[in-house]
Amino acid sequence: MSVPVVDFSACSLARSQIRKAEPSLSAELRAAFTQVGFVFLKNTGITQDEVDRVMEISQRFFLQPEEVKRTSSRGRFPESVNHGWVSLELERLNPQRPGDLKEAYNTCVLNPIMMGLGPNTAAVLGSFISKVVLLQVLVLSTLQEPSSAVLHDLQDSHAAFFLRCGELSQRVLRLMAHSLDIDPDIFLSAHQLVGTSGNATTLRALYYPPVDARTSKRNQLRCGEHSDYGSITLLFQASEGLQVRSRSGHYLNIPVIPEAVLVNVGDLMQRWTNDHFVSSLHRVLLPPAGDSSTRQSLAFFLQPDDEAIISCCDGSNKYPPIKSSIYLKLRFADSYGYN
Ligand SMILES: O=C(O)CCC(=O)C(=O)O
Ligand SMILES: [Fe+2]
Repeated sequence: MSVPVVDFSACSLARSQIRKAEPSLSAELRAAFTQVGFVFLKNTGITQDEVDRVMEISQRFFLQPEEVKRTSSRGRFPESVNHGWVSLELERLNPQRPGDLKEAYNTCVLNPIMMGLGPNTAAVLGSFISKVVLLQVLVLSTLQEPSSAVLHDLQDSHAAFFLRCGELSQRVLRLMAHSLDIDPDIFLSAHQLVGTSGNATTLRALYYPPVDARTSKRNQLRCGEHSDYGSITLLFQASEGLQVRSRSGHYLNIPVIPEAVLVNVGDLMQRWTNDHFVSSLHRVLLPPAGDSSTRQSLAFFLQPDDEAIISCCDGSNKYPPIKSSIYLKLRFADSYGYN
């Protein structure tokens, strides 16, 4: 078993007009999401150049001294407690293991104007993409004043990339609904506030520093076994290291395919689809002893609006309805060790 590679050209962001239904693409997504939970999409319209630029500025941020990064720690931004820098070993995505050997920078809320836009924010979000200059001003005014030029550049590039990922995920969500032969807007209509304080969608830059095997803790990993919490995740990797658990229980090494976006199903989406789409466990192991390489990735965690009630889309009652924000809080409590 491997992660399927699917050509997304028919719905690429390079096309402003797309057909409502793309039966073969829907069928391929359905097969991937029901069997593996992961798919590589190529020709999405998000270019390698775009990804490389965000990786590069993120790396500049992570290579700063710890005391500089600490000024923009997660929890210090009143608009979203999840926004900001996450230090080494703070999170443990597998609560049975020691803290993950990774750092992260989360971007959650984009700007105050969008917050006031109401129910059509998702549509407006797309129209913002060309307005990067406006966005730069807004990002700076919303969040804490950046303490350095690096943080300023990071926030700008994250905001622009967040919008691109938001647009791509809308197209994927519509196809996912189509593939299940249900109301094509069922998922989309629960994602209208992406980029605002009413929605926890997060773009996260991840940095895995060199590992000294002699000082790492027993059973410690770069990123412990977990499944993602929300609707879908878009993942961009700079190098290999990710493993995904297959149905048979074996971990598959995931390659890096330039220009391709790795998309996976999150736990809320599995619940929403009554286990039709599967949210698979994945992890990042430590590098082999003596290998001092670093690793970087960018993950866009798409989350339903905070107030959205997620109930099985086939009308069954296998899982009781749950509010998206409550579900997310429970999961954060696990990975930050509040339980
Ligand atoms: O770094 C990676 O490739 C995976 C990270 C991940 O799975 C996560 O943060 O949820
Ligand atoms: Fe993950």
